[in-house]
Amino acid sequence: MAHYGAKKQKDGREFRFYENTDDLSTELAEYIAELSEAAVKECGIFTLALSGGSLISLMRKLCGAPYTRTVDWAKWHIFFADEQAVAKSHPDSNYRLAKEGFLSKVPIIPNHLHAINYTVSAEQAAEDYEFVIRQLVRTRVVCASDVSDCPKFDLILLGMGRDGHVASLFPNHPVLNETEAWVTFVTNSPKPPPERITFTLPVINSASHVAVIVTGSNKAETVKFVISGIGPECSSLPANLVQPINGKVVWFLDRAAASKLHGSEFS
Ligand SMILES: O=C1O[C@H](COP(=O)(O)O)[C@@H](O)[C@H](O)[C@H]1O
Repeated sequence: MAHYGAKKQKDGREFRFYENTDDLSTELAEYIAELSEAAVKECGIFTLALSGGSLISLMRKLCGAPYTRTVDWAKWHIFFADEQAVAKSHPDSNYRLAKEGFLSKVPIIPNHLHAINYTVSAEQAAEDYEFVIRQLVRTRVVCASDVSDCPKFDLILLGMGRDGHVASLFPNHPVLNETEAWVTFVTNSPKPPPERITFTLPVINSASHVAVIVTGSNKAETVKFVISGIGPECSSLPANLVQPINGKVVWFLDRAAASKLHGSEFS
């Protein structure tokens, strides 16, 4: 184990601490590969939803040995937990980021790559993406949750913004209260670009596994709020609302992101 510590809270959240992003990347690759192997063994398919941002470069170790050879890539189905309403070639596109940093380096079957349609409005794109996922649940490519009316992805990978946002769910935004839709949209994101498409909290919290990957000292304060539960409006921070109903959540933190923790934050 490359981590220098791990803690579990009473609410089931597990936190793993890494000396640096290199160690974190190594363990993240192993974590994803293990979940993929277990899902393929159990169901013949591995469904993975990606976010954008720093996460993609932290997945780099998955593109090298031994995983290029040991992972059953043909069984993977890739989804996006959020996307910006921009062209696929735009620098802000999560698809572009994922394609350049990960998807172009591993042999995912092209029609297993379920991208969000960027050629329509954010509202239409959210509706279309939900339709795609509903079809895949109907055809049993994606499992259905047994505890909610939601899909059950094998793994959803999230980053966390400095403001505590995950996917494109921002603090105090009304979409945090969405209970019906699986995929929704925002047109006023506080972080550019303003128009985005995002999984809703019920979908995130219906996954079998969720990993939240956070690095860098600029997020240390927010990490402290999230873990301690103490701080301004911290219980309503989107990152704090990631609490899978029947799944497991693991936080991967490098030393810089964990630098404001003292240990007493863990209940
Ligand atoms: O806006 C977004 O930000 C989060 C966090 O990005 P990071 O670069 O600070 O790790 C990202 O997970 C999300 O997909 C993206 O839309």
